[in-house]
Amino acid sequence: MSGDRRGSPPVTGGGNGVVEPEKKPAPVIVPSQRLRLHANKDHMPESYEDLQLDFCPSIFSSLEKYLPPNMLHDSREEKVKFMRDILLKYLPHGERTRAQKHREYRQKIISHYKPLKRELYTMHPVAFFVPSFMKAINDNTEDSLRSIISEPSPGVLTFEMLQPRFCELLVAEVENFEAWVNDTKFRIMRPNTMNKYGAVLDDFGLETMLDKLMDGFIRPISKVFFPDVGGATLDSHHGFVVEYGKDWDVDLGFHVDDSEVTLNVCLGKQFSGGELFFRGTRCDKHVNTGSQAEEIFDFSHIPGRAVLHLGRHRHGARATTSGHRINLLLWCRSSVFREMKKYQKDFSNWCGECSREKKERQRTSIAATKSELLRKDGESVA
Ligand SMILES: O=C(O)CCC(=O)C(=O)O
Ligand SMILES: [Fe+2]
Repeated sequence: MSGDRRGSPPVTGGGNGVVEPEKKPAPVIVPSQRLRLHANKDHMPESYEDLQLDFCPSIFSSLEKYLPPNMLHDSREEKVKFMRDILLKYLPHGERTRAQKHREYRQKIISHYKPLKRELYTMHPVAFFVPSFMKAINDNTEDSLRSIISEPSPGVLTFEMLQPRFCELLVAEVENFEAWVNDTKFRIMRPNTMNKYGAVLDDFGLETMLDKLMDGFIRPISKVFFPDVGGATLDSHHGFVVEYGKDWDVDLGFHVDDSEVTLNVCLGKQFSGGELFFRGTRCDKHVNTGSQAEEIFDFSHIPGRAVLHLGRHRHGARATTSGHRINLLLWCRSSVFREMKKYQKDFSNWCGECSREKKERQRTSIAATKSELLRKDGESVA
């Protein structure tokens, strides 16, 4: 089992401000400007969505209301610099270094790599998605979503999503990126430790587009179908493609994703094999327990068709026996859910094994009560 964090965006917020002790005492810098204790309620924050930032853009919009009044109308760059310095203080030292290194890595790629299909880098819903998907999202009701989604096994949702043209463009972009990597001998980070091939889309400029995909299209579905695992509060993502075939990775072992909700869409090309196999949803404690017959399910990929499942839904991919399979993955995360999870022990509303244990406890307790009543009955008759 592996729950990869590699390539994930830095942990945002929630830190206690404790920094590892340094050898020499650092000079005490008294900031000349401080955040306000109360929000500037009338201030309309700017959008930071189009900037390459190392924290989620919505955090900057939220924090902006707390800026010192004389900074509220400064340039976005000034405000980002001020807020970023504050946010960085809340990251543990190791995490801060990692985040900084990753930012430099991305910057290096973005300043040298020339995109091939520029239309992919901004969200164009009508060009990207099939009409049935667009309609269900625009209607924005539970019924409209249910009308396009099927659930062949509990917790595995599938629906038609991507236009064939979008799939072709994304495959072409990924191939162009990989050709650049080969030509320049640039050492890239793979999507996670399970893959030798594939590429992180967020690392070469597609982060903003994928954020919009999560915010506008995946969160509304997850809110309805996965409310117990932070489906309504997805706020960061890890977006990548995986590649399978004779000359790429062949299969993918049994694992859980480092996500609350995973979107997996096949982009093509021609292939056989590569089915996803599912084995039930489990919390950390029960991740290695056995599966029940009703949890066993295989899904065959079809280009353009999405699969949406919990990151904790145990799964793997069978060997792609011929051809070349490329899939788009979006691991969507909820910082709120992750924080709340720390204070919980019982996950019976989504972990198959917690749920089985709870039912077993209830059954034992009912049986004990019954036998106690029977015993009392027997005593009173005697
Ligand atoms: O190959 C697939 O379709 C599954 C990929 C996957 O599960 C992952 O990358 O987390
Ligand atoms: Fe996975």
